[in-house]
Amino acid sequence: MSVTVRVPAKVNVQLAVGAARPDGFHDLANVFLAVGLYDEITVTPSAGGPRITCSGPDAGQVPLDRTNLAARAARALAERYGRTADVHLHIAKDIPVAGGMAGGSADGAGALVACDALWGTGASREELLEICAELGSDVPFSLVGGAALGTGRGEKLTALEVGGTFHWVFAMAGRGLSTPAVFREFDRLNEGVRIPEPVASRDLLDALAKGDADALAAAVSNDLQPAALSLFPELADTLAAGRAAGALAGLVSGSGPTTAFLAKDASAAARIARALMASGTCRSARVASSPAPGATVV
Ligand SMILES: C[C@@](CO)(OP(=O)(O)O)[C@H](O)COP(=O)(O)OP(=O)(O)OC[C@H]1O[C@@H](n2ccc(N)nc2=O)[C@H](O)[C@@H]1O
Ligand SMILES: Nc1ncnc2c1ncn2[C@@H]1O[C@H](COP(=O)(O)OP(=O)(O)O)[C@@H](O)[C@H]1O
Repeated sequence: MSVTVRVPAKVNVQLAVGAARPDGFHDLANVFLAVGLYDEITVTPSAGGPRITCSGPDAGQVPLDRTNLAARAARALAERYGRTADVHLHIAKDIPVAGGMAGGSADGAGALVACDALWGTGASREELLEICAELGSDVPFSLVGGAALGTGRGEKLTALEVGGTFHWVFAMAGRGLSTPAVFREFDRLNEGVRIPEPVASRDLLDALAKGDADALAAAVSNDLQPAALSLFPELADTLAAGRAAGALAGLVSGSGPTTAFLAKDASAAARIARALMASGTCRSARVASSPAPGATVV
Protein backbone atom coordinates (compact mmCIF):
# COMPACT_ATOMS: atom_id res chain seq x y z
CA MET A 1 0.00 0.00 0.00
CA SER A 2 1.29 3.47 -0.81
CA VAL A 3 -0.01 7.07 -0.70
CA THR A 4 0.97 9.85 -3.13
CA VAL A 5 0.55 13.55 -2.35
CA ARG A 6 0.96 16.43 -4.81
CA VAL A 7 2.24 19.76 -3.45
CA PRO A 8 2.65 23.10 -5.26
CA ALA A 9 5.50 25.60 -5.43
CA LYS A 10 4.96 29.21 -4.33
CA VAL A 11 5.81 32.73 -5.39
CA ASN A 12 5.81 35.64 -2.93
CA VAL A 13 3.85 38.47 -4.55
CA GLN A 14 4.77 40.65 -1.58
CA LEU A 15 7.62 39.99 0.80
CA ALA A 16 7.89 42.79 3.36
CA VAL A 17 10.77 42.10 5.77
CA GLY A 18 11.14 43.62 9.23
CA ALA A 19 14.25 43.96 11.37
CA ALA A 20 16.10 40.85 12.63
CA ARG A 21 14.50 39.47 15.82
CA PRO A 22 16.47 38.27 18.84
CA ASP A 23 15.97 34.64 17.65
CA GLY A 24 17.60 35.50 14.30
CA PHE A 25 14.37 35.31 12.30
CA HIS A 26 12.70 38.32 10.66
CA ASP A 27 9.06 39.29 11.03
CA LEU A 28 7.38 39.27 7.65
CA ALA A 29 4.29 40.31 5.78
CA ASN A 30 4.57 37.46 3.31
CA VAL A 31 1.88 37.22 0.63
CA PHE A 32 2.16 33.67 -0.69
CA LEU A 33 0.57 32.51 -3.93
CA ALA A 34 0.72 28.80 -4.79
CA VAL A 35 1.67 28.11 -8.42
CA GLY A 36 1.04 25.06 -10.56
CA LEU A 37 4.51 23.49 -10.47
CA TYR A 38 4.41 20.39 -8.28
CA ASP A 39 6.48 17.86 -6.40
CA GLU A 40 4.87 14.45 -5.73
CA ILE A 41 5.73 12.54 -2.59
CA THR A 42 4.95 8.82 -2.41
CA VAL A 43 5.16 7.00 0.90
CA THR A 44 5.38 3.20 1.19
CA PRO A 45 5.89 1.12 4.36
CA SER A 46 9.56 0.05 4.65
CA ALA A 47 11.41 -1.26 7.70
CA GLY A 48 14.25 0.82 9.10
CA GLY A 49 13.03 4.10 7.55
CA PRO A 50 12.68 6.88 6.80
CA ARG A 51 14.54 6.19 3.55
CA ILE A 52 14.48 8.90 0.85
CA THR A 53 14.84 8.65 -2.92
CA CYS A 54 14.40 11.48 -5.41
CA SER A 55 13.91 11.71 -9.18
CA GLY A 56 13.72 14.66 -11.57
CA PRO A 57 16.12 17.08 -13.26
CA ASP A 58 17.42 18.64 -9.98
CA ALA A 59 17.45 15.36 -8.00
CA GLY A 60 21.24 15.44 -7.62
CA GLN A 61 21.04 18.59 -5.47
CA VAL A 62 18.55 17.14 -2.96
CA PRO A 63 20.01 15.80 0.32
CA LEU A 64 18.87 12.19 0.87
CA ASP A 65 19.92 12.02 4.52
CA ARG A 66 18.05 12.81 7.74
CA THR A 67 18.15 16.57 6.98
CA ASN A 68 15.72 16.14 4.07
CA LEU A 69 12.52 17.95 5.01
CA ALA A 70 10.39 14.95 3.95
CA ALA A 71 12.36 12.69 6.34
CA ARG A 72 12.12 15.29 9.11
CA ALA A 73 8.34 15.54 8.61
CA ALA A 74 7.88 11.74 8.78
CA ARG A 75 9.97 11.56 11.98
CA ALA A 76 8.09 14.48 13.58
CA LEU A 77 4.69 12.87 12.95
CA ALA A 78 5.89 9.41 14.05
CA GLU A 79 7.32 10.83 17.30
CA ARG A 80 4.07 12.59 18.11
CA TYR A 81 2.11 9.36 17.66
CA GLY A 82 4.65 7.12 19.44
CA ARG A 83 5.60 5.05 16.41
CA THR A 84 8.65 4.60 14.20
CA ALA A 85 8.87 6.23 10.78
CA ASP A 86 9.30 2.94 8.93
CA VAL A 87 8.67 4.35 5.47
CA HIS A 88 10.23 4.86 2.07
CA LEU A 89 9.55 8.37 0.78
CA HIS A 90 10.02 8.96 -2.93
CA ILE A 91 10.12 12.58 -4.13
CA ALA A 92 9.30 13.17 -7.80
CA LYS A 93 10.81 16.64 -7.94
CA ASP A 94 9.68 19.23 -10.46
CA ILE A 95 10.16 22.34 -8.26
CA PRO A 96 13.62 23.90 -8.73
CA VAL A 97 15.97 23.27 -5.78
CA ALA A 98 17.20 26.21 -3.68
CA GLY A 99 15.23 28.49 -6.00
CA GLY A 100 13.04 30.50 -3.62
CA MET A 101 9.98 28.45 -4.61
CA ALA A 102 9.71 26.42 -1.37
CA GLY A 103 10.42 23.02 -2.92
CA GLY A 104 11.86 21.58 0.29
CA SER A 105 8.89 22.95 2.23
CA ALA A 106 6.54 21.33 -0.30
CA ASP A 107 8.22 17.96 0.31
CA GLY A 108 7.93 18.42 4.08
CA ALA A 109 4.21 19.22 3.89
CA GLY A 110 3.66 16.43 1.35
CA ALA A 111 5.43 13.80 3.44
CA LEU A 112 3.43 14.86 6.49
CA VAL A 113 0.08 14.52 4.70
CA ALA A 114 1.16 11.24 3.05
CA CYS A 115 2.36 9.63 6.31
CA ASP A 116 -0.74 10.88 8.11
CA ALA A 117 -2.96 9.21 5.49
CA LEU A 118 -0.88 5.99 5.48
CA TRP A 119 -0.83 5.67 9.27
CA GLY A 120 -4.40 6.92 9.84
CA THR A 121 -3.29 9.01 12.82
CA GLY A 122 -6.47 11.11 12.85
CA ALA A 123 -4.38 14.24 13.46
CA SER A 124 -6.36 17.48 13.13
CA ARG A 125 -5.45 20.10 10.53
CA GLU A 126 -4.30 22.40 13.39
CA GLU A 127 -1.95 19.68 14.64
CA LEU A 128 -0.52 19.15 11.15
CA LEU A 129 -0.04 22.91 10.75
CA GLU A 130 1.77 23.03 14.11
CA ILE A 131 4.22 20.34 12.95
CA CYS A 132 4.65 22.23 9.65
CA ALA A 133 5.62 25.42 11.52
CA GLU A 134 8.24 23.47 13.50
CA LEU A 135 9.75 22.19 10.24
CA GLY A 136 10.13 25.64 8.62
CA SER A 137 8.54 29.05 8.12
CA ASP A 138 7.24 28.23 4.62
CA VAL A 139 5.96 24.69 5.33
CA PRO A 140 2.46 25.64 6.64
CA PHE A 141 1.72 27.47 3.39
CA SER A 142 2.76 24.45 1.31
CA LEU A 143 0.09 22.48 3.19
CA VAL A 144 -2.74 24.98 2.63
CA GLY A 145 -1.90 26.37 -0.86
CA GLY A 146 -4.15 28.91 -2.60
CA ALA A 147 -3.11 32.35 -1.40
CA ALA A 148 -2.36 33.48 2.13
CA LEU A 149 -0.78 36.24 4.16
CA GLY A 150 1.99 34.88 6.38
CA THR A 151 2.91 36.92 9.43
CA GLY A 152 5.32 36.22 12.30
CA ARG A 153 8.21 34.51 10.52
CA GLY A 154 5.70 33.60 7.77
CA GLU A 155 4.13 30.64 9.58
CA LYS A 156 0.95 32.35 10.87
CA LEU A 157 -1.45 32.19 7.95
CA THR A 158 -4.59 34.05 6.96
CA ALA A 159 -6.24 32.74 3.79
CA LEU A 160 -6.69 35.31 1.00
CA GLU A 161 -9.29 35.56 -1.70
CA VAL A 162 -8.13 35.25 -5.32
CA GLY A 163 -10.61 36.38 -7.98
CA GLY A 164 -9.05 34.90 -11.11
CA THR A 165 -6.16 33.04 -12.70
CA PHE A 166 -2.71 34.64 -12.90
CA HIS A 167 -0.22 33.52 -15.56
CA TRP A 168 3.46 33.35 -14.65
CA VAL A 169 6.80 32.56 -16.20
CA PHE A 170 9.59 31.32 -13.92
CA ALA A 171 13.21 31.64 -15.01
CA MET A 172 15.49 29.12 -13.29
CA ALA A 173 19.02 30.24 -12.54
CA GLY A 174 22.23 28.32 -13.09
CA ARG A 175 22.91 27.97 -9.36
CA GLY A 176 20.98 28.22 -6.07
CA LEU A 177 20.98 30.82 -3.30
CA SER A 178 20.95 30.01 0.42
CA THR A 179 17.95 31.52 2.24
CA PRO A 180 19.93 32.33 5.46
CA ALA A 181 22.67 33.97 3.34
CA VAL A 182 20.10 36.22 1.62
CA PHE A 183 18.58 37.27 4.98
CA ARG A 184 22.14 37.99 6.27
CA GLU A 185 22.80 40.13 3.20
CA PHE A 186 19.49 41.96 3.85
CA ASP A 187 20.76 42.73 7.40
CA ARG A 188 24.12 43.89 6.05
CA LEU A 189 22.55 46.17 3.41
CA ASN A 190 20.20 47.66 6.04
CA GLU A 191 22.75 48.20 8.79
CA GLY A 192 21.98 51.45 10.62
CA VAL A 193 18.66 51.83 8.78
CA ARG A 194 15.39 51.96 10.77
CA ILE A 195 13.27 49.20 9.24
CA PRO A 196 9.48 49.72 9.48
CA GLU A 197 7.05 47.02 10.67
CA PRO A 198 6.19 44.83 7.68
CA VAL A 199 2.59 45.27 6.52
CA ALA A 200 0.62 43.80 3.63
CA SER A 201 -0.25 46.23 0.84
CA ARG A 202 -3.99 46.99 0.53
CA ASP A 203 -3.60 47.55 -3.23
CA LEU A 204 -1.96 44.17 -3.61
CA LEU A 205 -4.66 42.31 -1.65
CA ASP A 206 -7.36 44.08 -3.70
CA ALA A 207 -5.60 43.13 -6.97
CA LEU A 208 -5.50 39.48 -5.87
CA ALA A 209 -9.16 39.53 -4.83
CA LYS A 210 -10.18 41.04 -8.19
CA GLY A 211 -7.94 38.75 -10.26
CA ASP A 212 -6.53 41.93 -11.86
CA ALA A 213 -3.10 41.16 -13.36
CA ASP A 214 -2.26 44.80 -14.23
CA ALA A 215 -3.06 45.96 -10.70
CA LEU A 216 -1.11 43.04 -9.22
CA ALA A 217 1.88 43.89 -11.44
CA ALA A 218 1.83 47.47 -10.12
CA ALA A 219 1.76 46.28 -6.50
CA VAL A 220 4.23 43.33 -6.30
CA SER A 221 7.32 43.89 -4.12
CA ASN A 222 10.11 41.89 -2.56
CA ASP A 223 12.31 43.42 0.17
CA LEU A 224 14.80 40.55 -0.29
CA GLN A 225 15.37 41.43 -3.96
CA PRO A 226 18.24 43.89 -3.38
CA ALA A 227 19.99 41.28 -1.20
CA ALA A 228 19.47 38.52 -3.79
CA LEU A 229 20.76 40.82 -6.57
CA SER A 230 23.75 41.80 -4.45
CA LEU A 231 24.72 38.10 -4.09
CA PHE A 232 23.73 37.22 -7.67
CA PRO A 233 24.11 40.35 -9.87
CA GLU A 234 23.42 38.47 -13.14
CA LEU A 235 19.76 38.20 -12.09
CA ALA A 236 19.37 41.84 -13.18
CA ASP A 237 19.94 40.66 -16.78
CA THR A 238 17.21 38.01 -16.44
CA LEU A 239 14.79 40.59 -15.01
CA ALA A 240 15.57 42.98 -17.87
CA ALA A 241 15.09 40.21 -20.48
CA GLY A 242 11.67 39.23 -19.09
CA ARG A 243 10.47 42.81 -18.91
CA ALA A 244 11.71 43.50 -22.46
CA ALA A 245 9.72 40.44 -23.61
CA GLY A 246 6.50 42.04 -22.37
CA ALA A 247 6.09 40.85 -18.78
CA LEU A 248 3.72 43.05 -16.75
CA ALA A 249 6.16 42.73 -13.83
CA GLY A 250 9.33 40.83 -12.99
CA LEU A 251 10.68 40.09 -9.53
CA VAL A 252 12.88 37.70 -7.62
CA SER A 253 10.82 34.86 -6.08
CA GLY A 254 11.34 34.96 -2.30
CA SER A 255 15.05 34.65 -1.50
CA GLY A 256 15.73 33.73 -5.15
CA PRO A 257 17.41 33.10 -7.43
CA THR A 258 14.35 32.06 -9.48
CA THR A 259 12.83 35.12 -11.13
CA ALA A 260 9.07 35.38 -11.62
CA PHE A 261 7.31 37.25 -14.45
CA LEU A 262 3.62 38.07 -14.48
CA ALA A 263 2.01 37.81 -17.92
CA LYS A 264 -1.27 39.18 -19.28
CA ASP A 265 -2.55 35.75 -20.37
CA ALA A 266 -1.39 32.22 -21.20
CA SER A 267 -0.18 33.06 -24.71
CA ALA A 268 1.84 36.07 -23.46
CA ALA A 269 3.39 33.76 -20.84
CA ALA A 270 4.42 31.25 -23.54
CA ARG A 271 5.96 34.09 -25.60
CA ILE A 272 7.89 35.50 -22.61
CA ALA A 273 9.17 32.00 -21.73
CA ARG A 274 10.50 31.52 -25.29
CA ALA A 275 12.18 34.95 -25.21
CA LEU A 276 13.79 34.21 -21.84
CA MET A 277 15.12 30.87 -23.11
CA ALA A 278 16.55 32.59 -26.17
CA SER A 279 18.11 35.40 -24.10
CA GLY A 280 20.73 33.14 -22.55
CA THR A 281 20.15 34.81 -19.15
CA CYS A 282 18.68 31.73 -17.42
CA ARG A 283 19.01 27.93 -17.29
CA SER A 284 15.38 27.33 -18.27
CA ALA A 285 11.99 29.02 -18.24
CA ARG A 286 8.65 27.46 -17.30
CA VAL A 287 5.07 28.71 -17.43
CA ALA A 288 2.64 28.06 -14.58
CA SER A 289 -0.62 29.54 -13.38
CA SER A 290 -1.97 30.37 -9.94
CA PRO A 291 -3.59 29.90 -7.55
CA ALA A 292 -2.96 26.16 -7.08
CA PRO A 293 -4.37 23.85 -4.39
CA GLY A 294 -2.26 22.88 -1.37
CA ALA A 295 -1.02 19.39 -0.47
CA THR A 296 -3.52 16.90 -1.96
CA VAL A 297 -3.65 13.10 -1.89
CA VAL A 298 -3.82 11.92 -5.53
C1 LIG B 1 12.38 33.64 2.10
C2 LIG B 1 11.17 32.74 2.15
C3 LIG B 1 9.94 33.53 1.68
O1 LIG B 1 8.77 32.75 1.62
O2 LIG B 1 11.24 31.57 1.36
P1 LIG B 1 12.28 31.09 0.20
O3 LIG B 1 12.27 32.15 -0.83
O4 LIG B 1 13.62 30.89 0.80
O5 LIG B 1 11.70 29.81 -0.35
C4 LIG B 1 10.93 32.24 3.61
O6 LIG B 1 10.82 33.29 4.50
C5 LIG B 1 11.97 31.24 4.07
O7 LIG B 1 11.31 30.21 4.70
P2 LIG B 1 12.03 28.78 5.01
O8 LIG B 1 12.85 28.38 3.82
O9 LIG B 1 10.94 27.86 5.48
O10 LIG B 1 13.01 29.20 6.14
P3 LIG B 1 13.31 28.54 7.57
O11 LIG B 1 13.76 27.13 7.34
O12 LIG B 1 12.20 28.79 8.51
O13 LIG B 1 14.55 29.43 8.00
C6 LIG B 1 15.81 29.36 7.36
C7 LIG B 1 16.61 30.58 7.74
O14 LIG B 1 16.12 31.74 7.02
C8 LIG B 1 16.13 32.89 7.82
N1 LIG B 1 14.75 33.38 8.01
C9 LIG B 1 13.68 32.64 7.61
C10 LIG B 1 12.40 33.12 7.77
C11 LIG B 1 12.22 34.38 8.40
N2 LIG B 1 11.01 34.88 8.59
N3 LIG B 1 13.29 35.09 8.81
C12 LIG B 1 14.56 34.63 8.62
O15 LIG B 1 15.51 35.29 8.97
C13 LIG B 1 16.79 32.47 9.13
O16 LIG B 1 18.18 32.73 8.98
C14 LIG B 1 16.53 30.98 9.19
O17 LIG B 1 17.49 30.29 9.95
N1 LIG C 1 13.15 17.74 0.06
C1 LIG C 1 14.03 18.71 -0.21
N2 LIG C 1 14.07 19.25 -1.43
C2 LIG C 1 14.96 20.24 -1.71
N3 LIG C 1 15.84 20.74 -0.83
C3 LIG C 1 15.82 20.25 0.39
C4 LIG C 1 14.92 19.23 0.76
N4 LIG C 1 15.13 18.96 2.05
C5 LIG C 1 16.10 19.77 2.47
N5 LIG C 1 16.55 20.56 1.49
C6 LIG C 1 17.61 21.59 1.62
O1 LIG C 1 16.96 22.86 1.56
C7 LIG C 1 17.69 23.79 0.78
C8 LIG C 1 16.70 24.80 0.18
O2 LIG C 1 15.99 24.17 -0.83
P1 LIG C 1 14.56 24.59 -1.38
O3 LIG C 1 13.52 24.36 -0.38
O4 LIG C 1 14.42 23.87 -2.68
O5 LIG C 1 14.73 26.13 -1.71
P2 LIG C 1 14.15 27.48 -1.13
O6 LIG C 1 14.31 27.45 0.37
O7 LIG C 1 15.00 28.52 -1.79
O8 LIG C 1 12.73 27.57 -1.57
C9 LIG C 1 18.40 22.91 -0.25
O9 LIG C 1 19.61 23.49 -0.68
C10 LIG C 1 18.64 21.61 0.50
O10 LIG C 1 19.91 21.59 1.11
